[in-house]
Order: sequence, then C-alpha cells, then structure tokens
Amino acid sequence: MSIEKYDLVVLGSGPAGFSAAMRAIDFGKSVCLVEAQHLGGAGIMNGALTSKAMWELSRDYSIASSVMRGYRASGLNVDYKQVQKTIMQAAKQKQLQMLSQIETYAEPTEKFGNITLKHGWGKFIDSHTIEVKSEKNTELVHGDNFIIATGSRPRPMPDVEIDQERIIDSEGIMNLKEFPERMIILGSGIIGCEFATIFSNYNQTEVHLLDRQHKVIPYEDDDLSSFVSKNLENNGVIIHHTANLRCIRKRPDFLEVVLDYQDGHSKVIEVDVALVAIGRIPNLDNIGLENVGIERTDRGYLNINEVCATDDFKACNVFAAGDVSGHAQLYSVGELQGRYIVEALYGNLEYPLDYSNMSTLMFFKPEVAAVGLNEKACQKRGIPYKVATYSNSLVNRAVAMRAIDGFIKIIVSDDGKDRILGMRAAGPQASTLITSIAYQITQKGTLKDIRQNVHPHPSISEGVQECLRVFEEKSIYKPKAFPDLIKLKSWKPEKVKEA
Ligand SMILES: Cc1cc2nc3c(=O)[nH]c(=O)nc-3n(C[C@H](O)[C@H](O)[C@H](O)COP(=O)(O)OP(=O)(O)OC[C@H]3O[C@@H](n4cnc5c(N)ncnc54)[C@H](O)[C@@H]3O)c2cc1C
Ligand SMILES: NC(=O)c1ccc[n+]([C@@H]2O[C@H](COP(=O)([O-])OP(=O)(O)OC[C@H]3O[C@@H](n4cnc5c(N)ncnc54)[C@H](O)[C@@H]3O)[C@@H](O)[C@H]2O)c1
Repeated sequence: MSIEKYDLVVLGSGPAGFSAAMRAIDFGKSVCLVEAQHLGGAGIMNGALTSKAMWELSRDYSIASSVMRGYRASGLNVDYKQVQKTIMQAAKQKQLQMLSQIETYAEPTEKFGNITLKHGWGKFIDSHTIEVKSEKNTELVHGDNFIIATGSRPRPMPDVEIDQERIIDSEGIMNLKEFPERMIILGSGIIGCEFATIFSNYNQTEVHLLDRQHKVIPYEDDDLSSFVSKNLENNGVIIHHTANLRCIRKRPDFLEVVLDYQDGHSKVIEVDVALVAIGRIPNLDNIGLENVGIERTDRGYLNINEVCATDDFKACNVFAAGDVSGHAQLYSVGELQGRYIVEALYGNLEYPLDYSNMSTLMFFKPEVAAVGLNEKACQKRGIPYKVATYSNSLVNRAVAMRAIDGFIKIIVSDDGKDRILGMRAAGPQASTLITSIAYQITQKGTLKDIRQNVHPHPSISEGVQECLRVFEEKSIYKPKAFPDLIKLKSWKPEKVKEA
C-alpha cells in the first residue's frame, strides 16, 4: 500500500484543527486534515455557530413579540422546522466557505502550501503514521508532525440514557421535531443557560432549569449569577436551585423527572424533553494514544506544555490544541493554540501563549461577557483589588435603546499600580465591549493608560469610560447620587500577593 506523506497531519477540523491547517499553508507546508464527522466540528455544527444562530433568531422573535416598544406585532407565529432550516443554512454557508478554501489550496503554489481533506476516523499507528478509516476504505497517512484537535463531546450524566429524541444533549437539539411543550435543562452552566434563554425567548415551551447550587453559572461572582438567574426567571424560566436529579422515568407520553432538594424535600415534574448540559469531555478514546506513548491527565485531557507539545519541544512531533488541551473550552482558545503550534514549528515565536485575555461571551438575555479575573478568582489567589460597577441605566445609548438592564464591572489591582485585571459586562453589545479591556489585559495596561481614551457618544462603551472614572472618583454621575447603580469597593487578603 502506498502511503501519502505530509509535513503536517491534523486530526479534527474544528476551530483548532482548521486554523492550524490554514496557518501551515502560509508556511508552504503540505497538510492533511482528517475529519470523522462534521467539517468545522463543534465550532459550527451542534455547537458555537448553530447555537448562536438559534439565539439570534430567538432574540429577534422575543423583540418582535414584545409590547413595550410602541408597536404590537399581530399574527406572529414560529415554526420549529423553519427555525431549524435557517440554522442549517447558516451552518452550511460556513462549511461551504471552509470547503471552498480547502479546494482553492488543493495544489501547492510558489508561495503557499497545499491542503488535503480526508473524511474518516484518524488513529495513531506510530508517531509518524495514522490510519484513516472511513466506510469506504482504510488508508495510512505519514506525517512529520501531528496536531490532535479532536475536540470534545457532551459529558454523560450518570444513570441517564441519552436517546437524542426525548432525552437529548446539545448534539440532539436539531433532532427535535417541534418546540417541546415542557422541557427540563439539566445543568446551569453556559450551555444550559444559553438554551434556557433560547427556548424561553420563543415562549412556546415551559422551561425548567436544574441548578445544583444556589446560583447559575457558578464560577462567576454572585452579582453576575444573580443577574442571570433573575433575568432567566423574568423570561419565564423555572429554576430549581439546590436540586439534584434523582431519576428520569420514561412514560409513553411524557418524562417524569424526580428532583431532590438540598433541604430534604423532593419534587416530581412532568416534561416532554430533557436536555443534559453538564459539561464536555475530551475526544481522546480510540485514537491510538497508547501507540505514541501519550498519557492523559487525571482530568482526562492531554498533558501539554507552553507550546502545546505533548513532550519536550525538540523531541516531540505530536501537539494538541482546542478542547482536548484542558484549557477553557472556547472557540478562540482552540484557534489561538492551533495557530501557535504551527508558528512554533515553522516560524518564529514572537510572544508566549497568553490565555489571560481570553474572553467568554455568554448568549443570555441580555448578553454577558467576561475577561480576566473576577472577584472570586482574585480572592482565591489572594490578590488585593478594587472593583467598580456602573449600571447601563445611566448610559444614554442603553436608555435610548430601552435596554437598561445590565452593568459594567471592572477590577483593578489595589497595589498602587492600578493594573486592569478583569471585566464583566452584561447588556446589549457586551460582546463588543469586552475586547477593549481584553486588549488592556494583554498590554498589562493600567487605569492611567486608558483614562485618556474618549469614547464616542452615544455608545454603550461610554459605560466602560464612566466605570473607569469611578475608580478615581471622577465619574460624571456619582455613587452618592445613585448608590444602587454605581459602586466602588476594595478587598485585601490577610497576606497580600502580587497580581
Ligand atoms: C452548544 C455549544 C455552544 C458553544 N458556543 C460557543 C461560543 O459561543 N463561543 C465559544 O467560544 N465557544 C463555544 N462553544 C465551544 C466551542 O464550540 C469549542 O470550544 C470548540 O469547537 C472546540 O474546538 P476544537 O477544534 O478543539 O474541537 P471541535 O470543534 O470539537 O472539533 C473537533 C473535530 O474533531 C473531529 N474528530 C474527533 N475525533 C476524530 C478522529 N479520531 N479523527 C478525525 N476527526 C476526529 C470531530 O468530529 C470534530 O469535528 C460551544 C460549544 C457547544 C457545544
Ligand atoms: N458562549 C460560550 O462561550 C460557550 C457556549 C457554550 C459552551 N461553551 C463551552 O462549552 C463548555 C461546556 O458547557 P457546559 O455548560 O456544558 O458546561 P459548564 O462547565 O459551563 O457547566 C456545567 C454545569 O453543569 C453542572 N453540573 C455538573 N454535573 C452535574 C450534575 N451531575 N447534575 C447537575 N448539574 C451538574 C455544573 O454545576 C455547571 O453548572 C463550557 O465550559 C464552555 O467553555 C462556551
């Protein structure tokens, strides 16, 4: 059997694998991209793009059905099948762009390398060979270097069998035939809260959300968790705080869900669909890790170093990027790592891999964005900080939009240096606002560095400007006049550490 040879072989075409492959052709390399399922991985299908398409559509619907804006739409109705069709059009559009680029670079040119896409399951035979197995055939592929970018899948819930019809996870959303009348979402992290937002926006489904703790998105500070909880409830979501799932009994026409609360009482509810969203686990089974001597961490991820190598850089030809790496499971992290590996291999590394400025966008109602440290993280690390909060209800643009629900919260170090440590933004355009502070975190910026920036009017970003002014007691609107809307406080550990 003849073996095709490549400079770089990438397992998985999600954000991590695709970005690595595309960066490698910039360096004139021959690349083989192996994909077992959907081109684009969870970055496109059953993941980031499809869920965001669904969120956007649900938000439009929710705005159209509102009655507080001087208009009242009549005859408004929504059809799940049509919604699904629109989402699939979005996914298809993106996949066709990816395919078009792959086809454009099928042959090498003087300046660029070339890329070959193979559909099939990739598995290491040895450290320079993988087997690619599809329904039609099995072939061997040789590579000088490899990147494992096989992503993640939903974490199974003990004793809950996913049938992807009535008991689904995020991979089964597209299998639903219509809006369920009643639904429970198990897990109140980002995916759980995003789908609770989406289904409650459509107002066709009675949405229950199981939250094992007191607050949803438990890793965030209490003010943000409470804000998200309150808004979900205002949108009609029934949140079962401090509840654990005992079991789901499948009846012919409904599911019987038994919940046990921390205070000892239990509740039985009836729903039509249960959606499990309790985290994601890496796809590392049956890819031949044992044939290349790579071990997994206690948490099941790949043990990678500062350049995403699975061993000492000079001795290593197997790298890992994206959700398998054990870093935050975000599209941008996968892209960053994938591109970084290629630059480490074929280019000159100009800066170390930096995760401190990675923003997380959460598509709730309203949207929420996070970058850098929050109060919980500062306190855990013993970092003294000051924190200012500024409500959107004082920001003219938000007032004009009639969308005053939200706030800006910025944290700076309280060590005389005033270094920007983190920001949380909730409200319209939060996803755009976060990048200015993310940039300051990358640049190790201080309050002094950014206070000269003048923000245009009327913009939501004026809230960031005012929030920064609060630290120096120079804001136009004052905490004394609006104690509930503008806040400044500080925290110091007993033993102070450097930020
Ligand atoms: C519902 C949902 C919403 C999300 N929303 C966001 C968001 O708004 N913003 C954000 O930043 N992140 C979001 N994420 C997370 C984001 O999608 C992931 O972090 C990202 O897709 C991970 O990229 P990756 O390349 O590591 O893996 P993946 O995207 O999972 O891609 C891995 C690919 O590898 C393939 N593969 C697996 N094993 C093999 C094998 N042996 N051989 C060949 N191919 C293989 C898989 O089929 C898959 O296509 C969301 C995730 C979900 C599930
Ligand atoms: N907008 C975005 O950036 C975005 C959107 C969706 C997903 N993602 C990524 O996908 C990853 C997975 O999302 P997720 O929401 O599934 O995970 P998550 O880690 O954000 O949240 C999981 C939730 O499930 C709860 N949980 C865990 N085990 C449970 C159990 N047995 N019973 C009840 N609750 C349980 C946890 O307490 C937590 O609240 C995230 O870490 C995130 O990085 C990102």
